[in-house]
Amino acid sequence: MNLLTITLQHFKPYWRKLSLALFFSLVGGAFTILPPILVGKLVDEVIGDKAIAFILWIVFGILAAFLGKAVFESLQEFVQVKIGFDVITDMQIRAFKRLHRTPMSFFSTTPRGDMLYRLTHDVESIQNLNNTVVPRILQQVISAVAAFITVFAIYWPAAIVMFIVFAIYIFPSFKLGKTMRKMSAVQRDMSADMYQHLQESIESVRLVRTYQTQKDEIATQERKLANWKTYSIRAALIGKVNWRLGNLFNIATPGVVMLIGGLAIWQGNITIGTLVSCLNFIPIMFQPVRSLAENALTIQQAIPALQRIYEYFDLPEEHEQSLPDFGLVRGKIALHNIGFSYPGSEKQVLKGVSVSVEEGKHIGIVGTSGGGKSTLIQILLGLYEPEKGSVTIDGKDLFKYNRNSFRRQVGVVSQETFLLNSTLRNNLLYGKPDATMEELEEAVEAAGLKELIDSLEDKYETIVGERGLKLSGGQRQRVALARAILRQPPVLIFDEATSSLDGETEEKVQESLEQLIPGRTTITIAHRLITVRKADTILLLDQGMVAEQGTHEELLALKGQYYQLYRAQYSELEKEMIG
Ligand SMILES: Nc1ncnc2c1ncn2[C@@H]1O[C@H](COP(=O)(O)OP(=O)(O)OP(=O)(O)O)[C@@H](O)[C@H]1O
Repeated sequence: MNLLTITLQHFKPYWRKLSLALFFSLVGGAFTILPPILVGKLVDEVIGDKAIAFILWIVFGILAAFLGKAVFESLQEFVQVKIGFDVITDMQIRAFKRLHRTPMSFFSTTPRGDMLYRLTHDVESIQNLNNTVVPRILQQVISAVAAFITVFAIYWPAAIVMFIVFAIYIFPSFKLGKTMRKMSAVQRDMSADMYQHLQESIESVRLVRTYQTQKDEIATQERKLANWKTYSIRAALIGKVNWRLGNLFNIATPGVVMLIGGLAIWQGNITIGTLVSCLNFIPIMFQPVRSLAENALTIQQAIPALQRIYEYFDLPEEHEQSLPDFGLVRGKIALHNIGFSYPGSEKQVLKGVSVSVEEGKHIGIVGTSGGGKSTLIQILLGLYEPEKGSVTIDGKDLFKYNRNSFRRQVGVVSQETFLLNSTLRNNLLYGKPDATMEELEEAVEAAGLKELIDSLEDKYETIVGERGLKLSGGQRQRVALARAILRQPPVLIFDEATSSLDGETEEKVQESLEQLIPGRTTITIAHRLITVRKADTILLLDQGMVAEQGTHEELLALKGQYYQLYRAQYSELEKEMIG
C-alpha cells in the first residue's frame, strides 16, 4: 500500500469531523473575498460618486468580513487540530501494537534507539504537520481558489496573469521539495543514529566511568553531530532559496497586473475600482500559494518520518491473531529434536535437543556456559521458532496455538530481572494485578523478601528506580521470584533464578521454592548443581546437545561430565562423601 492510501485510511474514521472542518473553511473562504470587492466599491461608488454616507456601511462590511473569517477559520482549525491528534495517536498505537506482536528476532537485530526515535520523534514531527500545516492547507486552498474565481469573474486577464506567475513560482518549489525529501530522509536516519548513541552512552554510564571511555564517547557524538550539522545547513539553505523566490514573485505580480489593468482602464474596459479589487486579491491569492509552496517543503520533510512509522505497520507478526487459545494448561511439555540457530547467525545453537517433562514434574538443566540452555527456554516460550523439531504442550503444537495464552500460564524468573521504575507493590503485582494482600505477603515471604520490605521506610510503596537500580542484584532477583510465585502458574521456569543470591539466602529461597514446586511443571536452569539435585530428571546440555540425562544420583554414578562438574564445584569433604 502506498503512503497516501495508508494516510487516507487513518483519516477515514474522522470523515464527519473533516466535513465539518471543510464547511467552516468554505464559509471562512467566502468571507475572505468580501473585503477586496468592498474596497473596489469604495473607489468606484463612494469616492467616485461622493456618496460619503455609504462609506460607513462599507467599513462595517469589511470589519464584519474579517470577523467572520477569523471566527470560521478558528472553528475549522480547532476541529482539524483535534482530528490531527486523533490520527497521530492512532498511528502511534498501531505501530506500538505491531511492535509488541513482532518476533523477538526483530528486537535482537534492531537498535533500541531507532525504535524509540520512530515512536517519539518521528511521531512528533508528523504531529507538528497535522496541527499546523494540514489545517492551514485547507484554508489556503479554499482562499486561493475563491480569490482566483472572483478575479476571473471581474477581470479575467488579471486572473490569467496571476495564475501564470504562481505556476512559475510553484514549479521550482515542488522541484526543491523532492530534493528536500531525500535530504530529510538522510537527516532522520542521522538523528536516529545519534539518538541511539546518546541513549546507549547514558545507559552504560557506569561502564563508561569504570573504563574511562568518556573521551571516546564524546568524540563519537561530536563526529555524528558534525555530519548532521553539515547536512542540516544544506537543507536549511534550500528552504531559504524557496523563500527568496517567493519574495521576488510577490513584488513582480502586482506590477504586471497594474500594467495590464492600467491599460484596460485607459481603454475604458474596466473601472479603477475593479483594478483596485484585483490588486487587493493578489495577497489573498499569493499568500496561500506561497505558504502552500513552503508547506509543501515541510510536508516533503515529514514524509520520511511518515515512511519510518509506516514501516512498523508492516512488521511481521509472531503468530496469527486468529489462532486458537490453549485453554487451561496442565503442564505436559515435550520438545522434540530441536535444531536452531539465531536469525542472521550461522552457528547451530541447538542440535537435535529433545526434552520431555510430565505434568507436575521438575526438570533441571545444567551445562557449560553458552551450551544453549536459555535458548531452549526461549523456544519453549515460543519467542523463537525452531528450524527443526517440534514443541508440544499437553500434546498440542505450540506454534499452532496462540502462544500468549500459554505464556500467561507460565511463571518465568530469568537471569536478567526487569523491574519497572515504580513502587515495589506495582512490580510485584505486575503478573497478577488483582492479587489480595494475603497472596502478596505469602509470595514475598516465599521469595525471602519480607525482611527487606519491613526494613524500608515506605514498605511496599518504595520506588525501586529505573530498571530497579535502587535494589541490589539479589534483591531484584527476589522481587522477580515473588512476582512469579504470586501468579501460581501451572508451569514454572527458573533460569539462574537464584544465581545473584548469597549462599544463605539462596538456601532459604530454595526451600520456599521447593514448597511451591510440587504439582507444577518446573524447569530449573542452574550453574550450581545443588540447585537442581532434587529434580526428577537432570539434563546436561553441552554445545547444543543433550550429553547426559538422569537423576542426580544416576548422573553421579555415571561418572561423566556431570560428575566432573560436581567435583569441581564442591569441597574436598563433599568429594570424599561421593567417593
Ligand atoms: N540473540 C542472540 N543472537 C545470536 N546468538 C545468540 C543470541 N543469544 C544467544 N546466542 C548464542 O547462542 C549460544 C547459546 O546461548 P544461551 O544463552 O542459550 O546459552 P546458555 O547455556 O544459557 O549460557 P549461560 O549458561 O552462559 O547463560 C551462545 O553461543 C550465544 O552466543
